[in-house]
Amino acid sequence: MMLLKDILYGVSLSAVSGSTNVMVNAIVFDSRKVELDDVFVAIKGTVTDGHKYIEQVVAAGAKAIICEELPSVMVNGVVYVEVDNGNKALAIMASNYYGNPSKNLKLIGITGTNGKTTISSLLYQLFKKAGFKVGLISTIKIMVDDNVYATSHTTPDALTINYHMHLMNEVGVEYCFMEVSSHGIHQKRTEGLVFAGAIFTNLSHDHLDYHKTFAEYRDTKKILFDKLPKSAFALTNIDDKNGLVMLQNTKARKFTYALKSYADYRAQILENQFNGQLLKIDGDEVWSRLIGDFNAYNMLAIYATADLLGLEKLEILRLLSELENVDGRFQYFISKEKITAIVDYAHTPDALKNVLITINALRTGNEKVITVVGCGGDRDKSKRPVMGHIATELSNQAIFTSDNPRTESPAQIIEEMEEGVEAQNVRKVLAIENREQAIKTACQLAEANDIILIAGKGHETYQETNGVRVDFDDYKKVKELLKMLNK
Ligand SMILES: CC(=O)N[C@H]1[C@@H](OP(=O)(O)OP(=O)(O)OC[C@H]2O[C@@H](n3ccc(=O)[nH]c3=O)[C@H](O)[C@@H]2O)O[C@H](CO)[C@@H](O)[C@@H]1O[C@H](C)C(=O)N[C@@H](C)C(=O)N[C@H](CCC(=O)O)C(=O)O
Ligand SMILES: Nc1ncnc2c1ncn2[C@@H]1O[C@H](COP(=O)(O)OP(=O)(O)OP(=O)(O)O)[C@@H](O)[C@H]1O
Ligand SMILES: N[C@H](CCC[C@H](N)C(=O)O)C(=O)O
Ligand SMILES: [Mg+2]
Repeated sequence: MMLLKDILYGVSLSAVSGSTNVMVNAIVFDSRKVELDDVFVAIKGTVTDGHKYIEQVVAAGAKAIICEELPSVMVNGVVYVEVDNGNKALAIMASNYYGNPSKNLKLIGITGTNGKTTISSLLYQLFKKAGFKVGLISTIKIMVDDNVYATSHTTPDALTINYHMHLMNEVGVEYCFMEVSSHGIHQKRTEGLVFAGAIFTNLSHDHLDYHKTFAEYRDTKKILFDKLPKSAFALTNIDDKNGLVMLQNTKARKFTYALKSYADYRAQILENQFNGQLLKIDGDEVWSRLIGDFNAYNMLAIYATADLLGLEKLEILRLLSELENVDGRFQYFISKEKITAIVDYAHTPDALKNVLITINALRTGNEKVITVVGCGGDRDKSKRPVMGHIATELSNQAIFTSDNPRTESPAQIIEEMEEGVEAQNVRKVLAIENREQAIKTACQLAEANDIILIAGKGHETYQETNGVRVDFDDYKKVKELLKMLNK
């Protein structure tokens, strides 16, 4: 139980009916979860509007209602509070409720289209190896030092974020690395958090269904930097054409990293192999187990962050070389017949292109590259033909399949991918809706030394169709199938 007025500290209130000097139980933003004495926050969403459920939550025992418009009928004994923005109010309330836990952490936010999970997970690994207590909020999982928590979002809702940060405070976590998605910023899930630093990775095509224009998508990411305090650092990739945009209006200390441009932190790729690459970072050589130009950027961003957080340079370099690949990011094995099977979370055109360029650069003979790929349903449709084009242009054989069709028709999604395939590449395409069959076909077509790339789902362990998730794990599946085929 907590006083409502304390929970509302810092929220701008435009009208209040009743006294906020009352004890309330939990903060809830889903009417279906309201219990006696809770405070319900009504949010205007993309599907429905929380305001529609106000009467229902009052009947369920809610003590207070936070809304953008006071209802015409107000029940005696219930407190009604009007705020400008429900999402923003929820985030500030969640922070107050859990004792503003981000203030007690050195919180680093990572944003950009690709690389957030890789960088945040590897920073978690690196700081753990350096002996600190560390937190992680990522697409794959939430870590409160050594304790693992499941997550459903890259950047969860504000209550989930602040609850886990509170747990981090309880066990004395010092650093927290957190992915900040554009949806998260737009829905103000991160409002009120105190960041000690922010990292921008890159910006390319994704989520144009939600953000409508590329400029809006970019400007949403920029908000993370605009809101940083003066004492924080803002670290950006200036080889990306939107890198400097992120720094335009920030009050934070500005730092840049790049492979191609002049920057505060620079790296060079000296050697690239399948099992790792040799990098020169800030003048010193370091071995990275993660390969590809994109991972050179990730390693450099990690190095720069650790340096800005005060770790000793030689120690950072030593720890960098110990970092292990993140689940579902270029996760590979080599079969009995020397077929290389790679599972990668490339689900954007840029990521797919980078991974295929990396694979092609490492080919030593005339081995085939067979790519199994699909595009998510109920997500940005405009990336489908582009990914279809890239997969066929950069592989010898492409198998278009399903990747979480959600409420859409898998056949229709595949057709939209096919629209991007150039005439001379049409012969390279096979369309196999069933993902297991698609992977099986790739395994059947593969001969010794060939490379199979299974893109799009990475660490995911399910396939989602019409709201139902069925167990499915690309990595386990391809391993099992190659073994079954005795390859
Ligand atoms: C499009 C989107 O981001 N939607 C998020 C949003 O839901 P919404 O706006 O659709 O909510 P809504 O269903 O319209 O409901 C509005 C309000 O009414 C409430 N409600 C609803 C029904 C009811 O009976 N009673 C009730 O009170 C809801 O709890 C909500 O507060 O707010 C919800 C609560 O925080 C999120 O769970 C939900 O994420 C959905 C499931 C989702 O798939 N989001 C993805 C796209 C996402 O956020 N992805 C990014 C990563 C993207 C990347 O990788 O770059 C992420 O950070 O995970
Ligand atoms: N720095 C990078 N630049 C471009 N592509 C990258 C980079 N890092 C990783 N990738 C590619 O993008 C894929 C997704 O990487 P990662 O999971 O780190 O990104 P993310 O930003 O967390 O994605 P999401 O938005 O889904 O959370 C990887 O599997 C790889 O193919
Ligand atoms: N965070 C991304 C993940 C996409 C992964 C892909 N497998 C899909 O389901 O589209 C999203 O929600 O858009
Ligand atoms: Mg991620």
